Amino acid sequence: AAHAGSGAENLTQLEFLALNSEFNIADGHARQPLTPGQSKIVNDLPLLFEDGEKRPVEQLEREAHAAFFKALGQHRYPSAPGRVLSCYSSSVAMEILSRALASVTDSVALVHPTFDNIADLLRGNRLGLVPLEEDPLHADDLPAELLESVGCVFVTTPNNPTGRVVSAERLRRLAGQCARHGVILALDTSFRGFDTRAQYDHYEILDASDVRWVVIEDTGKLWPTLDLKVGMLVHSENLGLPVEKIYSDILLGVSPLILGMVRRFSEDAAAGGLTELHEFIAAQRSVVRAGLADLSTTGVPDPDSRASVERVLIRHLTGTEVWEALREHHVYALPCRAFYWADPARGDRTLRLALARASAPLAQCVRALRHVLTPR
Ligand SMILES: N=C(N)NC[C@@H](O)CC(=O)C(=O)O
Repeated sequence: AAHAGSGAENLTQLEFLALNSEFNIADGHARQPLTPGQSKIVNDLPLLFEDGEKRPVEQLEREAHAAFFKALGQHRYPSAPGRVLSCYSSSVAMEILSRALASVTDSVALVHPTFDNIADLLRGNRLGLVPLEEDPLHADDLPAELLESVGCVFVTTPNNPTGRVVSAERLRRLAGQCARHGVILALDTSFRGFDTRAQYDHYEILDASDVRWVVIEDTGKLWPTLDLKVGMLVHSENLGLPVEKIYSDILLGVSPLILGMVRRFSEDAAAGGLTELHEFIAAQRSVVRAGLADLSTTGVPDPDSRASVERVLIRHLTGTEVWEALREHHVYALPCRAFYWADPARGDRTLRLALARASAPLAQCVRALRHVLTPR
């Protein structure tokens, strides 16, 4: 079990326990206050609803995709019909991909660590997993024998919870290597909105190689829209997997109202909102780091991360012990055992804090964490 104390079997069940607490810094969903520009969009929801009633959904979908990819620098995304499948969430997109992969292969190389539901969705489709450690992944070409043994390489970039980003040059080489070995390259880019280093045009690079590729995009982590979001399954023309058939087994399409919201939030992001968000997250990150800096019992495992989550290294207690102690203060962070889906013990000494939260509750959580970490 991911976490003996609560009976939770995975990270999401731990996040569920936090959902109704004033001090929920467990899940990576966006729960920060709306900016003035975003509040205006929320005030316009009746108009967006009317738009959704009147206009063809394919127009709203095309506009939402165009605005989203433009805001994130993905100018060469495939805009032809059927190439970007809009889903209720990125996990729905992940389930579709997993089912499709299971029809052509029995094993996937998956970045390690990463959010455990990715591993669980792949395993739930009877796929065997080979852990792909971050250092070798980011350093150089992968071993040929690894690529000969799997049907897909799956990389979360920026990674969750470490924030590590695959660079343009590294993506170019990885796509070329996967193409040469006939291996599908899949990326989960759900956190890309937070890190400009993940906003080079991935689609330009993927299309320049003849690799078979899939990218899973997500609007759900970026904007505080009460989990009204779109996950996208984007795929290469030559993918050769039944993703559209499986998509149709699961859904007909997403709400035109949400597509209109995604367009408006994307336009706001492109008009300065994304820079504002980066500054906000950086400020929240510095509150966490400054609040713990003088404690010799803590450390910063991911100094270079810009994702909306921050890992804290704890030297004298396990993440589980800290999680339980914080719970006494009604504060819910996320112990990192289950991110290490192939070797949970490696997650024993870290705890993940969500940064996309209002400032006052986050500062209160840091105070509670200090209290728990300061030996009496
Ligand atoms: N389908 C699932 N399990 N959703 C939870 C996921 O969105 C949370 C997450 O990714 C994070 O907290 O980093």
